[in-house]
Amino acid sequence: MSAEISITGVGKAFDGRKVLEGVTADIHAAEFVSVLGPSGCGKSTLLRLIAGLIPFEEGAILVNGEVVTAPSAAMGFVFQTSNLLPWLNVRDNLLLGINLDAGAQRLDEAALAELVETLGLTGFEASYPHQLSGGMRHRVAIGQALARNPQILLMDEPFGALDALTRDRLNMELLRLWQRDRKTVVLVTHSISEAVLLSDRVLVMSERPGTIIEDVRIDLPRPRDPSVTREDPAFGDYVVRLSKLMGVA
Ligand SMILES: Nc1ncnc2c1ncn2[C@@H]1O[C@H](COP(=O)(O)OP(=O)(O)OP(=O)(O)O)[C@@H](O)[C@H]1O
Repeated sequence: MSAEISITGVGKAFDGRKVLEGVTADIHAAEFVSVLGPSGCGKSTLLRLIAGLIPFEEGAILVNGEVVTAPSAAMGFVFQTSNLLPWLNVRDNLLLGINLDAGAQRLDEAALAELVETLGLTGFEASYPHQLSGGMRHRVAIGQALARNPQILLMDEPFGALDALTRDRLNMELLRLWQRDRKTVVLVTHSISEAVLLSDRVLVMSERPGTIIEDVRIDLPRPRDPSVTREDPAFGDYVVRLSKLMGVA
């Protein structure tokens, strides 16, 4: 099977300082892959390179066989902090990306209502960001990326700033969405248990300059439910193994 995202020997430096070195990985269609690594090892940089938001100097990144040179509609990006516009309501924030891109496919009312329902935001279409909880704002941000129906979803610590309970709920929603639509997901996270819970594979990176030191396949049954999966002894084994690789156990 050919890789949907193919990363070969990628290096990146900022101001002469190497951030990434020799990063190589293949990510296949419909896979859920998480990236774990110490702070500052270049995880966000790697995601931005895949997204075509910044150029790479060494190696190559191909998406669907094409070298990445600029952002494309095939990829949706969810950032660390939700980037909602405060003066737009939920509905208009969800449609923002589509409205800004003349070439984007429009979303009809039925599809928009379905998206709002999927995100658990029914009844809040006319609310403004300051009227929403943190978790709801994150759901709108994920919805912004989903509205364009990208084949690939790149997520940079989307739940980092949330409390454990909200994070759990959003993880469940993300799992449900992924199980339904089978998009390719690349998720940068600091949470080892989140990575194990959600992923098919976890890529572990070294200290800066970051490179992939381990590619761990997570063979836990799906569909996964956080409360059930966390009770599986194999889940604990993966968490211990990854913690050791990360030097935190
Ligand atoms: N645009 C930029 N210009 C200069 N340096 C940058 C830029 N973007 C990132 N860096 C540097 O590259 C390194 C890696 O940053 P990056 O955000 O990719 O790491 P990270 O692994 O995602 O970190 P964290 O886990 O703390 O979010 C850091 O030292 C950062 O200061």
